[in-house]
Amino acid sequence: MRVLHVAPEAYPLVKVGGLADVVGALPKALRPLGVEAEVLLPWHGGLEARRVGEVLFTFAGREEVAPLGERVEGGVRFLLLGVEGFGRERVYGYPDDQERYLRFALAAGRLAQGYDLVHAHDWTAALLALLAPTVYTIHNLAHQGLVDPGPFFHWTGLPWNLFHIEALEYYGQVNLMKGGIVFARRVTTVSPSYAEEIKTPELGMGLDGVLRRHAGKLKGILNGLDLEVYDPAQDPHLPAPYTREDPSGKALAKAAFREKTGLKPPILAYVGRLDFQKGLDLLQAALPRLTELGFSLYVQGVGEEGLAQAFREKAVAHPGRVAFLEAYHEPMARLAYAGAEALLVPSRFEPCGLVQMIAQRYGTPPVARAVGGLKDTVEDGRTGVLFQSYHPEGLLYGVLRLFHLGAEALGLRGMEKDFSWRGPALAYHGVYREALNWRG
Ligand SMILES: Nc1ncnc2c1ncn2[C@@H]1O[C@H](COP(=O)(O)OP(=O)(O)O[C@H]2O[C@H](CO)[C@@H](O)[C@H](O)[C@H]2O)[C@@H](O)[C@H]1O
Repeated sequence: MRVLHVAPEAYPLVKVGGLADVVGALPKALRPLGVEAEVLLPWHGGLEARRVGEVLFTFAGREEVAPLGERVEGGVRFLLLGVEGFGRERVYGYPDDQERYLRFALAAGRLAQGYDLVHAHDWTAALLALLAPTVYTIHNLAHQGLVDPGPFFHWTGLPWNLFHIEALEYYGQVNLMKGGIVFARRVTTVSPSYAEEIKTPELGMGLDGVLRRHAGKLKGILNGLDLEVYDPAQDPHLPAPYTREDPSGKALAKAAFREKTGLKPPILAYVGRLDFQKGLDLLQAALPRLTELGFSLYVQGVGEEGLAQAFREKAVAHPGRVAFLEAYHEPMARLAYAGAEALLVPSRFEPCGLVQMIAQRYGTPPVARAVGGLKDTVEDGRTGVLFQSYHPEGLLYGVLRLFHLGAEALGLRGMEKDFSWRGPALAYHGVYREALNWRG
């Protein structure tokens, strides 16, 4: 079975968040099951690859040619498509994102002809569902890809009769995520709980009706972790290796983390994108009480300017108690997972979440909101703490409860958990088989 994963980012080539982890790890885990999975990405700026050919496709009624690059990492073949509009520094966040990702998807559609199945990830690849047999994965319903219908039908050459409520139309615009859901043979999302939540008006982000209508082909498959990439026994970013059986190296990680951040223990850490989704307003509101109670806070992430500004100010106002690293920095993230006393994940909503799994693998207990994949991966009172209410008091209560239960013991227990991709890869394999036998 030959499957082409189409996505905007994949570890280790280019990473903004958890999507890259998944697209980097799943193809590797599928290989032992006899699935030949390759990954297609846009040729972002700075990515080096061997040129192996070109792809011809039509955009806005004109023939275009895109160079095709190849790179093999960890036994996985990555293909890079150099369509116009890429070759820039960032993956997202440009005013012409819709146009350039549609161009990418149209070219990808051509390349897909050589595969049995496409596995398309999130809105940037959703158009593939209209171009080839596709399994579509929702990593985050918050970004749906809205496009004005005029340019959309001009660029893609698709017929206007798709512009109706059971297909692409969404309040007068084209909604690419909706197209992915409607036209894919199978739809998955990244945890069983999120698969249920998105069918409700509260967390369906306006697509709950569509998801309920297509519920028969929707399945939640929990993400795994690449256990070779995230392994305290062989992580080059830690001062010493450690395991559950011999956790002595963890004390060195704690010491190094305290020294690097200048923070006094116990340190609560947040690592992740600075985004509305992540519940950072709760963290800010709870901060005065947390510092009063003797906790320190380490925040690492990039994203929304308003959130970044607030943490810059807090770090200046509370030296030795609050530290903010406004950077994407792999070594410091690993040190935080290993060296903090607890990891905070106060998300408003969370499709799956990887940071709480990484922390558990590194023996650090999470305090997480009981939502989405957090609920499916943190065992409340055993490997971490889950809190319900989206309120600063909920978070505070969670932190206090963790230390009352014994943060260290819960952390060590978390190291026993199996977050491997083996089970999830089997589940995806089953979904691929269903999609190939599909008679729609
Ligand atoms: N400043 C920084 N420095 C270093 N590393 C950083 C970093 N900021 C983030 N990261 C890394 O990015 C990843 C974040 O992954 P998550 O899954 O927790 O959240 P994200 O919202 O990005 O993913 C979305 O997609 C994934 C994949 O399906 C879902 O799990 C999730 O719920 C959904 O929101 C982790 O590997 C983390 O270490």
